[in-house]
Amino acid sequence: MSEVPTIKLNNGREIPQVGFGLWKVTEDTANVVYEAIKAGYRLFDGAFDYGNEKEAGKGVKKAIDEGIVKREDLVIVSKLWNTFHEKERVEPIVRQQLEWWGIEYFDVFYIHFPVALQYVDPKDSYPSGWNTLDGKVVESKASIQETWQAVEHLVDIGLAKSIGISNFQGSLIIDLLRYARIRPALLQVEIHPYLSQEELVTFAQKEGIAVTGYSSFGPLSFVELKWIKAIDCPKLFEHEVITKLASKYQKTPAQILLRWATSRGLAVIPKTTDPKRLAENLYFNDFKLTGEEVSKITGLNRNIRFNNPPDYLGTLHIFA
Ligand SMILES: NC(=O)C1=CN([C@@H]2O[C@H](COP(=O)(O)OP(=O)(O)OC[C@H]3O[C@@H](n4cnc5c(N)ncnc54)[C@H](OP(=O)(O)O)[C@@H]3O)[C@@H](O)[C@H]2O)C=CC1
Ligand SMILES: O=C1CO[C@H](CO)[C@@H](O)[C@@H]1O
Repeated sequence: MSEVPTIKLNNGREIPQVGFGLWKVTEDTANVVYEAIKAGYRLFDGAFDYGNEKEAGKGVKKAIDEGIVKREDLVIVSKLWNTFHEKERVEPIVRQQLEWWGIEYFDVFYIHFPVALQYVDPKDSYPSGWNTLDGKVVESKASIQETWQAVEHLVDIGLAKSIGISNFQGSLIIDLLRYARIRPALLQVEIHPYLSQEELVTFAQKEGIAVTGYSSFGPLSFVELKWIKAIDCPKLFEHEVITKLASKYQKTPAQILLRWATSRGLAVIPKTTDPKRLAENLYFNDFKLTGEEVSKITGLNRNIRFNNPPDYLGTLHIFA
């Protein structure tokens, strides 16, 4: 099996270029994480909103107790949910999330969305999700500057090694860079051939911000959740451009999609609860797509964003 490559962050730290995504892992999470570690995964992409941090932590503990890995071998990633953007909310919820995981620090901690929602006590409503109060989205007044400064403080007090932003677009990042005392190490956004994000990726990489692409397989997650209206585009796994390359390189369509992303210098965090797919989604960097093939896949771009909260909330036009 080939090695999993790493990406160097702007603070000198390194993270694996391929990790495991924890969204929608709802059953048997401890075992899923434990098996993923045994399969070779070292980076886990979690979030308050995924509702499974405590269970994921049990899987990590089991692997550490059995001597399979040490804490320092792992890169545990989590995110600040929208209801904790006010500065006084950040540290307490991070301490709570760390306790769920059973760890002392996060390797990476992101602001999950540039959207501040009214606080909801996690004891009353866990996980709070998007519909914070009686099914309604209620915004809070915390600015991104206020939240970023509170997230920077997590680095100062040792609760996060690296900090990042997720679902932020260009102008918001430009603004954040004006006041950031600690520059974001990572940007996590939706990226697949139907949303290739060329300008955003080029901009972030030029600014020394590493980019992680999520939902590498396109609409799959959102179709699965029935969260999107039918969009007239073929499934990426069945797209001719992808299937032809899969035959050429004797890889699966999933591996072609992931390799396209890593060829662009992106990190990826595919999710699977199918044990047979664990290795498939981790060990795929042992072949090279030509520059022409990368461009051909990039050329499938249609600017279709599947994870677009206004589509399923009917409000909050945050990405427009
Ligand atoms: N920052 C943010 O706002 C967001 C972050 N994320 C992060 O990114 C991660 C990945 O994104 P996600 O949207 O989950 O989607 P992915 O693109 O990883 O797709 C997951 C879907 O693909 C299926 N799948 C996985 N591997 C294969 C394979 N080799 N062949 C065929 N089907 C496969 C899975 O099914 P099965 O499990 O049955 O294999 C599941 O239906 C999330 O888990 C989360 O950590 C995601 C969305 C938003
Ligand atoms: O990361 C995530 C995947 O997308 C979902 C829909 O916006 C979010 O709720 C979730 O937190």
